[in-house]
Amino acid sequence: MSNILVYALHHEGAFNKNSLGAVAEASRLAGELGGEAHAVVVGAGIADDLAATLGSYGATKVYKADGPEGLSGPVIDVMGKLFDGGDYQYAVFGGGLLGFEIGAGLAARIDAGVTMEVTAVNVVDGQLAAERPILGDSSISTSRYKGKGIIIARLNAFEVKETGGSAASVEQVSYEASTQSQQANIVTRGEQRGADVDIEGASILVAGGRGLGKAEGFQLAEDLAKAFGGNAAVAATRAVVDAGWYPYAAQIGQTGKTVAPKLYLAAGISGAIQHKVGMQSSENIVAINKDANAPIFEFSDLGIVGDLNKILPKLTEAVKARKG
Ligand SMILES: Cc1cc2nc3c(=O)[nH]c(=O)nc-3n(C[C@H](O)[C@H](O)[C@H](O)COP(=O)(O)OP(=O)(O)OC[C@H]3O[C@@H](n4cnc5c(N)ncnc54)[C@H](O)[C@@H]3O)c2cc1C
Repeated sequence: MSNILVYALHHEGAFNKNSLGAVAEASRLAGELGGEAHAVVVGAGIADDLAATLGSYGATKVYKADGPEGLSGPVIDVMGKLFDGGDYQYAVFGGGLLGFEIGAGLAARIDAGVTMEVTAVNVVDGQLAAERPILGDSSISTSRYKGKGIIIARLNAFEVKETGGSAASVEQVSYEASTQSQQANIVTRGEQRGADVDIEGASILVAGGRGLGKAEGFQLAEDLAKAFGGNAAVAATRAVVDAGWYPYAAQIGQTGKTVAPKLYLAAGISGAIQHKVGMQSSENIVAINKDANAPIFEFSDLGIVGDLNKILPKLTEAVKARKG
């Protein structure tokens, strides 16, 4: 019962980074519990070689099941069946919407406790204890489980760590699709603008908020990032991604990504606590805001009070001139 089951999302020959973090964390925790981490992969025609690479992140066994990729129902069916076998007490997910859906569905299926938005997990008295920030990240709540426990991380909360483990053994698993899991189909998979940009790896981020006024306003941020060159990228607040001005992949904050670039330039961002938690570790924070009382100035290294529509183009020109 000290083994942990972990879900790994896969798309076009690669595992999702968030899932690799979950596999590494499950492996660390299972090791402390005296067990092993076993991964579950559901998709169409997944190669055994690819599944076995999860061994590098600490999974000793990978259960492979055929099914539509990206839907929660089939994964719940597979993981539910594995739990019924009695070898598992815990399941770990890397976060993201699919992780939340599967984790919640699986909790209902196997009658387990569930904790979402987890940022750290510890082994206490031979049991897992999951920590989750609450009250706008000002406090931590710790969950322990009377029986089975499902732990769903905050997006990218678990570090992707290669353990140097050997290839995992791969086992094909069959399952009976439940009625509810046959209700949904993936019709198309959308690509988001900027989804391929490595926000977490960027050394300069030009972040835009509602102060950019509209989706087209992001052109100002993109122009500046382009002028910086290198691996500079554009990031965004939740307010603007919710408004459809920029892709979710670029969202920084409590429900988005956590970043720590050399320079974080915040344009038209008020500095809400939920945004701050995702970028406060940046080496240098520069904020442009027309409101001198905006909270972002309280944690900026340099604050510029003024209209970003005038300042950003000038800054872009200055960076271009400096770079020659
Ligand atoms: C549970 C929960 C989770 C959340 N998670 C996140 C998260 O992950 N990330 C996140 O970002 N938010 C998150 N939020 C939302 C957060 O509380 C704020 O609403 C959001 O960050 C505000 O975004 P903003 O700064 O773009 O907009 P606003 O707060 O509206 O700020 C816009 C700023 O632009 C300035 N401005 C306007 N025009 C100009 C101009 N011409 N020139 C210069 N400045 C100008 C204004 O003075 C203002 O300060 C979350 C909220 C909740 C409740």
